[in-house]
Amino acid sequence: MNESEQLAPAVRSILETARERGGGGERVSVDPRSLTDAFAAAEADGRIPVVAEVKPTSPTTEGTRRADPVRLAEAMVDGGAAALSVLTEPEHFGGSPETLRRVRAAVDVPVLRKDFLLREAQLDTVEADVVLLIARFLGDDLEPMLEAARERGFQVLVEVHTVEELERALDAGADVVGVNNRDLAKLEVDLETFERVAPHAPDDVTLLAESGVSSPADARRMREAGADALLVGSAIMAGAEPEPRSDGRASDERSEPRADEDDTDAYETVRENTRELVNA
Ligand SMILES: O=C(O)c1ccccc1NCC(=O)[C@H](O)[C@H](O)COP(=O)(O)O
Repeated sequence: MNESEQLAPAVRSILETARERGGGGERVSVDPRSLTDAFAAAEADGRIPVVAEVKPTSPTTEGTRRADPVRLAEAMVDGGAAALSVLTEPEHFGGSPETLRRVRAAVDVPVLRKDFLLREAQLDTVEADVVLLIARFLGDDLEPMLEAARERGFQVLVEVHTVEELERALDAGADVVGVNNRDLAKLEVDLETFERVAPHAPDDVTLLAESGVSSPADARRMREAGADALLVGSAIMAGAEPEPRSDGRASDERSEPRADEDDTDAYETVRENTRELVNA
């Protein structure tokens, strides 16, 4: 990454904590559930392939959602999600490797580990079917990280935001690419990003539109622009209402996620949100 480029303060903070975070212990070896097979199965079933994201909070979310991640994940799969994305970043997104472990044990669809991985050792924290590598943050380390991930059995989603990053991702050997509509420099979301970048991707690349898909019309728009699949967090989580927080960050002292009866409506809403997008 070009260190001189302007990143939003929240993203600089994400990167600082990611640099400090250690790796796992033993080298991970995964027998992954196929992401492309899951997308093909959704298509065959008349559903838009959607990767639904369990996203407790984020720098652009007010408060932290305390609903049980496993019940959220089950509701998303019930609603037709082809795959899931689970945040494992703790400080800014309220995620954890343990959450991913629990979710992956509870569902049979592929699960993406959503984090800001910067070093090979960080791949060994937890098993997942897919890991995210962000071209912008990895620079020349993208290709070795991609190889290291594949050696462990992971499928790799390489995230890009520009045509230049797409070209770097392809040169590094990426075959599943996500175009992030969220500009990590400003945190602004613009669906035109996908429309601008997608035409430069070869047909044999599996292309995801990430971030900012907030309605069935957005879903159709991204599909018309060439998205093989959509990665959606906020719009699906919309019913799992966050509890307000005062400091703009996920609380370090928050209680365990709740799985009580009062949240039943939240899970039903999450199921319906997912259903609405997969049937857009
Ligand atoms: O979502 C954020 O606020 C955010 C801020 C800074 C860096 C990354 C961020 N999001 C990570 C993601 O990749 C999204 O959670 C994912 O693409 C889903 O986006 P959305 O559907 O807009 O919630």
